[in-house]
Amino acid sequence: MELNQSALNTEKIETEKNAKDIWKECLSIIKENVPYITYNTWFLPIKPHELENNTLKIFVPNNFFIEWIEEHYNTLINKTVNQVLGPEGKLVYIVYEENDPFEELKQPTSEKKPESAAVVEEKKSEFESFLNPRYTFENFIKGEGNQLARAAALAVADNPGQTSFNPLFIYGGVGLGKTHLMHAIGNKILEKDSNKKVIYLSSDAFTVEFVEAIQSDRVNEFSAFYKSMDTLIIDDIQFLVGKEKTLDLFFQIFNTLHQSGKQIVLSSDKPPKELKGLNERLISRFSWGLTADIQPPDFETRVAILKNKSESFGLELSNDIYEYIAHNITSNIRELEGCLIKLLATSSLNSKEIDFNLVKKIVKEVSTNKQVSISIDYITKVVCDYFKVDENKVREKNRKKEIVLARQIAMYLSKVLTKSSLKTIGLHFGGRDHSTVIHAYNTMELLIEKDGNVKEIIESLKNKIEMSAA
Ligand SMILES: Nc1ncnc2c1ncn2[C@@H]1O[C@H](COP(=O)(O)OP(=O)(O)OP(=O)(O)O)[C@@H](O)[C@H]1O
Repeated sequence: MELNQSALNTEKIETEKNAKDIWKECLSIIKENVPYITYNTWFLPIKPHELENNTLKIFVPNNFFIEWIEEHYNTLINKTVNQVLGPEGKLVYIVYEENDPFEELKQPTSEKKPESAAVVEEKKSEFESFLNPRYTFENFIKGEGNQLARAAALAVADNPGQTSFNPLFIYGGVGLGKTHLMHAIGNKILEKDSNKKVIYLSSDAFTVEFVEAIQSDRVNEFSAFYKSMDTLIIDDIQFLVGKEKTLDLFFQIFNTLHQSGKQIVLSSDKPPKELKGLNERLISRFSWGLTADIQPPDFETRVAILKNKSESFGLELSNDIYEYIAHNITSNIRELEGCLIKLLATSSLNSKEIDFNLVKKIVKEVSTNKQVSISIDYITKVVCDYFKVDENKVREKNRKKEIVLARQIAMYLSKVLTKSSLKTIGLHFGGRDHSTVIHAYNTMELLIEKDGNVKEIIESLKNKIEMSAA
């Protein structure tokens, strides 16, 4: 008797397992054939129950589901079941309410049945968040330019919907990390609670789906789907400007989510007030929470980002190279990353060492600031740093030996490395006249010829300065 019972149990587990696999196969076919929202709304909530001969029994949340699916997707469902189970294949719907497959999840942990882990696992993997796991807080480098946005993003990720940063509105220029931060928020929320409904999408994707929903008369479904989110993350909201219908619906979704304490995260290339064409009620709502900007990273942050990205690519470069790239690519982190990828690709494709010439060539190709010119101020800074003298002193009438030397070298290099006239150079050094500049130039030429040490110093300063120009 006992043996028979255990055989029965094993058989039951087998049919459940089969049912799961079969339904998974069906879902992958259905997913290919229906719009994303339809799939999420009507098919994902279905749970497989068991497989009996060629009959697959599935749980649906209520009768309305059965009616709706049969009315709209009867042919697809039948075709799919026949494809997976053969021509004899059949589908039987069972309504949840009578036989809740998540029953065990509602019980205290100690009473959970062993299958519950599998159910949780399944639930977790079902919902598509469109989050890129590559973008996390751990690999987002903190810098002065992103300090506030990063701190707010972390607070939101730790406590979605429960801080005053709702909505969190992040704005800033191209390639400065807005998208990265938004994904990091979503990833962290899910890391803490995988059952949360978090969705990331661009405003373009939102518009396209909305238009599709209008065309297929599914606007209510579309709206209900987004209103059911725990965290809604929409990137590049500026592209909604001028799309009145989409904005109206977005406004409703925003209100519902906000009123029910759900988190909203938005990004744009400008602050809400500058989104011309957006109506006042939306602008004011966007400003309800926190508006945080991201500024271009400073030199040190650029170097840190380069090092971090290199590490993730398994690439190790010298500090000089990192600094050279960071000097020349200043306003866009995507370009910094692009430069490393290109270096890696070129060196591995051509089996070439990553040397300074290759770096220079690639920086030139990648950088949008192709014409980085060397300024007299920059030359002065490099020379003064080298001699450890105050920059202001070389501009004053100071006749101390080391100041005079630094001034003359800076004037000489300004003449050699820039197209500035003698008069302009003189003006940069406390309004000295052109004959002083000529004198400095001639003196240095003589010294370079006579003294190997001076020649070496000048060469190294020249290299350093040239490194700042691609
Ligand atoms: N602080 C940072 N630390 C590490 N990587 C960063 C940082 N900021 C940006 N990045 C990287 O730079 C690239 C571009 O960033 P992202 O796509 O987030 O920019 P964006 O501001 O959304 O740009 P766009 O306005 O063009 O959409 C990404 O690969 C991202 O990982």
